[in-house]
Amino acid sequence: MVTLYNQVPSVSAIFSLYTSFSAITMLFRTILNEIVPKRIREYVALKAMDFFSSYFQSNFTFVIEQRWEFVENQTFRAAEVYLPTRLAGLSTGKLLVGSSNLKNPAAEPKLGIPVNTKIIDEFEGIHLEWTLHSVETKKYLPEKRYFHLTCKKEFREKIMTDYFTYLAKSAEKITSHRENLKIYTYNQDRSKWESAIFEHHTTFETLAVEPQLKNTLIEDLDAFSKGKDFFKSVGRAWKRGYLLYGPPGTGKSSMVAAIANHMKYHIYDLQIQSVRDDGELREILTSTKNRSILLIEDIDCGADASRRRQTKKNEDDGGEDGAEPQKRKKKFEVGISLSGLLNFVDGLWSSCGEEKIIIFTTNHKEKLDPALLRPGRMDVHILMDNCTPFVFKKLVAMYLKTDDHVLFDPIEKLVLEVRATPAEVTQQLMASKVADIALKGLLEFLKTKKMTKEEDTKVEEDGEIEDAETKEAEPEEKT
Ligand SMILES: Nc1ncnc2c1ncn2[C@@H]1O[C@H](COP(=O)(O)OP(=O)(O)OP(=O)(O)O)[C@@H](O)[C@H]1O
Ligand SMILES: [Mg+2]
Repeated sequence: MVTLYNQVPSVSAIFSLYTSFSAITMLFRTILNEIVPKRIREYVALKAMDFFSSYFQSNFTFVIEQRWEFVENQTFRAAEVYLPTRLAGLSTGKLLVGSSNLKNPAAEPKLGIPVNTKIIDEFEGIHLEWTLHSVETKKYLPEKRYFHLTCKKEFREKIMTDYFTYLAKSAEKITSHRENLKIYTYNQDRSKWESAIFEHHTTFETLAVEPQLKNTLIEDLDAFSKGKDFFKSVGRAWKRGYLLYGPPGTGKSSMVAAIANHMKYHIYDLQIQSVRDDGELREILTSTKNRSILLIEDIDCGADASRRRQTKKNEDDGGEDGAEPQKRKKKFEVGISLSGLLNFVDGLWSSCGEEKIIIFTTNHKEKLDPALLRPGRMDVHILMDNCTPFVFKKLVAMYLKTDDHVLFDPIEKLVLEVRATPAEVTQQLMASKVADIALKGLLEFLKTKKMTKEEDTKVEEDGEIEDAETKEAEPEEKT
């Protein structure tokens, strides 16, 4: 038989055990401090801390400071722009509101990011928490601000690659939407683009075009703006080229304004005829910003210039006119070459920058060099044509706020017969706000146009008959 006694240690025994343990620990620490250098001890301590904190914590925190390598940290800037759009996800019930617009105090105030307040965001199902921190620095120095972005540890890579790209992109979009749209023209003397605020109010709503054309174009533009990955995957530069062609006054320039307003892109309006040479063209084009439209109006005139240049070059090379070498050089330097232009449209240096739209307009597509029209060069060719019945009705609805009138039928017939342009129609509709007066005026205008056309045709026909008669008579005179 075994008897068990529950022995409780005495207080003095516990105390002596503690004393010996403390003595051993101190001895061990002293030996460790003697043997292991301070730096290595600190390193091991840090690693151990890291290991334990990452072992027990499931979250990962990115620290985004305001400055990076002595300049403003663009990721911080992007967060500052983007996060106010996520303030609905605030975990507390406060918002920072303010305005610094001295010129227009009535302008809508902006939302700011409150310090030490969690802002919740979600990216592809991943929960994210942002917090802005601020620490006071030395006197006279601005406070130090930084963001903490916390996510579950397993999403660290995804956030690093995809979310930060998304953040930068979103901020860029927000900024460009907030900014006034600008139109740039190139100042050759100062060799730089100069901007003015672009306030053309034409949108796809106010542009009278056939619905099918409008919808297809909007779809195309939207697909383009979302198409970064697609363009990359097929190995193409993220660019889109449009050729707008048609008679004067059919809305080509208005269409460019509608595209700019839809995309919120700035416009770079280039007078190609005045560009001195290919080198200058290259310089001009590489200095345009992303998310912009490069507009070259009346490209047929540019093509003429380039043909003239080519002719001059041939003359100079062949020495037909016997020009002196210096003069020859000067002539050679005038204008850009067709190959320079084509290089820009789809050559290697066209691929610098991204999300750029190129628009050419012309009244004479047939005059363009076939090389410019080759498939793939300009992605979309759009005919802006004379008024159709739909376009006429749309213009009347916009200008006179009416969708029915007894004069609609005769006007529609005449519009088609005389091939009136939308510009001609709008000019007449602007004459009065009263539908009866404006439409009568338009009808009269169309009738006059018809008569003038008939007279012109008659004169032309008479001229042709006369020419034919003269030709018939000429051989008789000679013989
Ligand atoms: N499709 C349209 N919808 C609404 N307005 C139009 C349309 N087409 C022309 N207009 C009106 O006619 C004016 C002239 O049009 P716009 O300058 O766009 O023509 P264009 O085709 O560029 O002419 P050009 O070939 O001479 O440059 C515009 O300011 C606008 O008021
Ligand atoms: Mg125009």
